[in-house]
Amino acid sequence: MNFKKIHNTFWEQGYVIFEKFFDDALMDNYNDKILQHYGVNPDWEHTDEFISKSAVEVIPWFPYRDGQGGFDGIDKDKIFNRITDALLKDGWNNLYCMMMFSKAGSKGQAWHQDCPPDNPLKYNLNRLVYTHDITDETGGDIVIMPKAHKAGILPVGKPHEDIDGQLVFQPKKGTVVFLHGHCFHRVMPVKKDRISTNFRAVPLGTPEDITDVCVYRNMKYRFSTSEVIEERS
Ligand SMILES: O=C(O)CCC(=O)C(=O)O
Ligand SMILES: [Fe+2]
Repeated sequence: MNFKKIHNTFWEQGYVIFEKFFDDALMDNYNDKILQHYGVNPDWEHTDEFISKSAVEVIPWFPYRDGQGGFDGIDKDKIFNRITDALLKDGWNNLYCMMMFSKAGSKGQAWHQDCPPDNPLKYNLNRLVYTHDITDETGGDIVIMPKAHKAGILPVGKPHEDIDGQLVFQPKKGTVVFLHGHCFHRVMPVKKDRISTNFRAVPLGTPEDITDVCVYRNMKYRFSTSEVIEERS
C-alpha cells in the first residue's frame, strides 16, 4: 500500500475509497448483528422537529457505549488503522463507533458537514464501512462534494438539492470510505432498509463533542440538546 499516495489523495479530495477492503464473511456477520440490534421495526430516536426540518432519517446506535462492542474485526484492523495513521499524521483517537439504520422509504440524509468548519484544524474523520451492497434497488447512495473540506461552510440551500460537481457513489459490501467531516456529503433517499457503519476518529486534541453540532443547508443543529441553534437562509 502506498500510504503517501493515500494521504495525498485524501487531503486533496477530502475522501478516499477502498473497495473490497473487508471480506464478505465478516461483513455478513456484522450486518446480521446490526439488524438484530434494530429488530424489524425500530423507532426513531430523533425528535419529529429534527426529522422534518433536517430531512435526515437515520437511527444511530453506539455499540461500544452500550458496553457491547463486538466490532473489533473492523475497529482493530491493522491496515484500517495504519491508513488512519497516514491520514492523521500527528496522531489520533477513536471518537466513537456509530451504526446507522434508515428504513425503506425514508429520506436518507440531507447535505451536511458533521461539525462546523470554523477552524480547519478541528474536524472528525469518518471511517465508513458498508456491510451490504448499495445499489439502484436499495437507494441510499452516498453523495460527496470533492474538495469541499477546504471550502468553508456548506452554502445555504435546499437540503437535498444537487450541487454542481457532486459525486455519487454506491459502495458495495466491504467498501471503506474515509471522509473528512468538513467535506459536504449526503445520503440519497432509501428504497430498502439501509445500514452503514462509521468508526469515527479525530486528530489528537480534538474535543470529544466535536460532532455535537451538525451543519445543514437550512440550520445548525445541536444533538445533545435537540435544538436548532441557528436558522440559515
Ligand atoms: O451513511 C452514510 O453513507 C454516511 C453517513 C454520514 O453522513 C456520517 O456518518 O457522517
Ligand atoms: Fe455525515
